[in-house]
Amino acid sequence: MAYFGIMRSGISVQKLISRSSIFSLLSSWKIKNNDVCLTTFGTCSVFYKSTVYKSSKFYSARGLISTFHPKVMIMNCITWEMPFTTTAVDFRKKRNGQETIKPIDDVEEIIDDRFLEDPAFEILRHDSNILGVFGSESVTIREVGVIVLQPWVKWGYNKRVDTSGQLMLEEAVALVSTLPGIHILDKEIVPVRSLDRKAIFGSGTLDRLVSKARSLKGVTCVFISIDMLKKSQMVELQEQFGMRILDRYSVVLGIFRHHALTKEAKLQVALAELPYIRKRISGDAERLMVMEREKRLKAALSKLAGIRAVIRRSRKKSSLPTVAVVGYTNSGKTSLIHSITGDSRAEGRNQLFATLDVTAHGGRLPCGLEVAFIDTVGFIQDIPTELIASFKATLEDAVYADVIVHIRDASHPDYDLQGATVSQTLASLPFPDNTPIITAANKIDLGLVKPKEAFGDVHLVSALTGQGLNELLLTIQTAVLRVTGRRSWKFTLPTGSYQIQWLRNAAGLAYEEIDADNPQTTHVIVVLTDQELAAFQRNFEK
Ligand SMILES: Nc1nc2c(ncn2[C@@H]2O[C@H](COP(=O)(O)OP(=O)(O)OP(=O)(O)O)[C@@H](O)[C@H]2O)c(=O)[nH]1
Ligand SMILES: [Mg+2]
Repeated sequence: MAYFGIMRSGISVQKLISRSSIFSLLSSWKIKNNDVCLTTFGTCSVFYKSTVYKSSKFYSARGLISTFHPKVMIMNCITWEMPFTTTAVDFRKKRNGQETIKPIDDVEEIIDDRFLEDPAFEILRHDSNILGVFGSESVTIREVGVIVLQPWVKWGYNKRVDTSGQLMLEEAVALVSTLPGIHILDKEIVPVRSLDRKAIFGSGTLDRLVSKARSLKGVTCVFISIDMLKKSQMVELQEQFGMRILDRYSVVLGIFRHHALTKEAKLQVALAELPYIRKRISGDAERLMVMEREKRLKAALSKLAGIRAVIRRSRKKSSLPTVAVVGYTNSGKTSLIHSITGDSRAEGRNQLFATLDVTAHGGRLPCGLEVAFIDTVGFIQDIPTELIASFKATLEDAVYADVIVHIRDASHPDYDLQGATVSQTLASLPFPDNTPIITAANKIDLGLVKPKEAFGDVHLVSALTGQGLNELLLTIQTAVLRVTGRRSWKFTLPTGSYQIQWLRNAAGLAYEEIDADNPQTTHVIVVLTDQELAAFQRNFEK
């Protein structure tokens, strides 16, 4: 199967005027049966927007390609109302006669993921204390009564000075609360000497905790909020408490599993749990099972990564600028995108790791330029790097963005630590050095955690009230224009002319006003790449 080229939307409207010109373009692609074609537009709606031409003159790329090449698969790859994994339509049926078109809901259909629900593997997962199961009805986690214990090193090298036991405990509680069916029956900060010893808790403390867990009605498991317990620690604690022991890794995995919607997210979560399971098994047969699963998962993910790369290239080719929004979990990334774009798919939720799928949302900068805002998975402290590593494939969309916006929670007592966690994670990703990173401190309507001056040159915004968003957008705009080599141009053109229409279609108008003294002319300001400017001049300047 081969992938074929991208047709540009908007400014190519002119080129699409004739059916024969598209046909010759398609012929030059030498498309074969079952090839995949990517288009930037899939429906006629793009063309109907044009008021200059009547809709009957225009044909959708999908319609045309399918007419001439009935057996190719066509994907709408970058229509910005959709996530990157978007609709595909399979035109496998015969061309003549009463052929029917079989829609495939998603390009992910290409991936066969039935192996994910392997009952034998389910046992390994259960034995490793990973919460939740994928599957039709089995996503819900059984009702669980839990005690949250936040170990806190009292002194010495391992004592943390960047946060407090109380804040850590609150985050731990927020983490488990995100899981459905979990009831927190007790919580406590437990002073410890070190996290590395086989016995994390001293014997007196352990006896007290065990008798508390046993005496409280309904407690079925204990969440020890450290990144990952060693196997020996886990076995020891499980024996003492006589119940399931969870750590941050297993809880975050449970949340990921619960929130994973797309096949890609599910595959990534399945990959993320393997290092955890591997550290908890001992038999050769089990190791082999994990190895085989890892191979299949990686193969499936790399297939999807290939599609993503094509989509990304197409976005670059279509010169639609991208702005990736990254940040600590629950900082307001999704809400901010919702405020800026009005896209109702980007609805914030008061949950950690609410967003697991990288999605694109179309919005406009003040200059009228359309950009795709990319929502990403949040970061969190104290989870093993293996867990984040499995999401790097999705984060690649952020890596290739033109501009990064780092959203922080200005009202959170751990503001500095959260920022540092995100910066560290970003540093581990292969960003090009020159990608601008713009920082915005969100939720200022809830009050600032430190004096305003202490925030430095960070934008202070509120996704909820809209405060500061205009200034933030202007900064984003400056960065986008610089990085993508666009400039603002002012034209004075005949009112209602095709030139104005052309510019509107090509890039959107930042400003348009009919001259008060001479209503025959209109002043417009528009942002163009050099290529767009050249195309405009070719078309209209004699
Ligand atoms: N008061 C206030 N609440 C906000 C603001 N922005 C977001 N929130 C709330 O913060 C919570 C988290 O918002 P999200 O937009 O889901 O955060 P996120 O960064 O996308 O979170 P994850 O996807 O889980 O990483 C939601 O309850 C939002 O309503 C804001 O400016 N002010
Ligand atoms: Mg989100």
